[in-house]
Amino acid sequence: FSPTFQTQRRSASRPSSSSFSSPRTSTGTGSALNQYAQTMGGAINLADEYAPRDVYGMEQWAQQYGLQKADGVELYSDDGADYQLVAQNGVAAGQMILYVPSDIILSSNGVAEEFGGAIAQAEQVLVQMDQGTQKRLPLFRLMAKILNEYDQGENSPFYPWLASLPRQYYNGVSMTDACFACLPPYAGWLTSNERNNYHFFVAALRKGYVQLNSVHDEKAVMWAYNVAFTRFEEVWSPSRQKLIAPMADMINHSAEPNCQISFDDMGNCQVTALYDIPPGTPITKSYGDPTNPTPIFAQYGFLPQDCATLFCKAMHLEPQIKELGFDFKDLLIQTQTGEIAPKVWDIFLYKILQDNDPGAAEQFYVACKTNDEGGKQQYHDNYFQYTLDALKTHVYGILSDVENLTAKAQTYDLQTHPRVPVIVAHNTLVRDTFSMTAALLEQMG
Ligand SMILES: C[S@@+](CC[C@H](N)C(=O)[O-])C[C@H]1O[C@@H](n2cnc3c(N)ncnc32)[C@H](O)[C@@H]1O
Repeated sequence: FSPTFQTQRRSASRPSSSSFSSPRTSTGTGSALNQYAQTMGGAINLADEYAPRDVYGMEQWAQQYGLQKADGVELYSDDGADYQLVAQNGVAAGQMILYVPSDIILSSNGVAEEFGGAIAQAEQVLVQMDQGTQKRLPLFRLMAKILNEYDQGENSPFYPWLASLPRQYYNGVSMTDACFACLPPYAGWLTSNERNNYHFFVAALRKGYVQLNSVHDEKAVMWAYNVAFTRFEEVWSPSRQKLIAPMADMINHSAEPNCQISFDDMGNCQVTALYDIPPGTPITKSYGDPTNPTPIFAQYGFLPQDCATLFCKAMHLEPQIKELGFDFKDLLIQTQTGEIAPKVWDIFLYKILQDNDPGAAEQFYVACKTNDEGGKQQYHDNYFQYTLDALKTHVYGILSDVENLTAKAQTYDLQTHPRVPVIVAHNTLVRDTFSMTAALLEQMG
């Protein structure tokens, strides 16, 4: 990033202040929001994925309801497609960067209250279809709410926010089957889980308990899901819920975030600086585990540039990973060096022992569970060549897969497959990392 951003404002998409018939300076009420909606014109056109986003209209709208910003905090875009918040003047540690009043915040608890029995019935159907969706009900509620506001078009009190949102998404859910076929196993697994989840949500909404006019409009339904899925905050107290705070939802990701987002007892959102933020710096939060870019890629549709590690992609060893009680975040490869985490060696060895010497597998299992590093090491020493060979086979297999997948992706037309560049970038990171790993393994024997 350059030290200071040239703030780009697109005047064509920026409403004049006269669009506001009666500016409000205090926090608004629900009815005030509805009143405001009458002043806006036009509905969201999802057919044009590259339609300009009216982010400055959204900012002015939010300010009418009491949005506050630290001096110099501005929306910035260098391509007119992706926007982010930047602290042009810097912000001191602990200082408030943004304050978003609860009146313009969407919350999953608020949706449950607003839609009452209708959403409760839809949720019951959803969970009957798939128990796993129980933990995803807050996201389901936000999706229903966004679709409901979309239905109302210019009459939605949230219209200015809707008009500020991207129409185009690049994440796993929005990928076509052709894109999906170009993903390596772990990204494909994450994506297909998410796609299944999305289809359950759609099926439950189509039961018709919640009155949603556009529920059969594929574009609108997927857009509502993606808006919810890429813009929510989660809170756990007093109860777990998901919220979307307009303007705070413009904060981009970094593995080293500089702000903290919290909600007070009244549901207002506060964004504060975690440390001194120098002038011209993007305001950032972390979207997920900084050790593993693939889940962020699958959920948000971009490849974080600052990830130091990658998941080892041994999806075929999922049973061993589970048995040994390891987490995917333990099973990493360094993107700078190709170095493999010790637990990756453990799962490969465990599988070899299970296939060839069940008694030894049992003892190795105990050594892992009791953190008996000496005991584990003995097995690693005895079976080193076998583990090394198994790792080489895996690494060369992934390298060959990503090469083929990338070659396939590159045959697609970018106009009809706009997600190809991010898929190729992801596969290239995997290839570069695994190539270094292959070289390290070759040096070992
Ligand atoms: C919560 S929104 C943030 C605001 C968003 N940039 C916008 O223009 O509306 C999340 C989306 O921002 C984009 N994004 C966030 N952090 C990014 C980053 N570090 N690099 C590239 N894109 C990023 C991705 O498209 C992601 O799905």
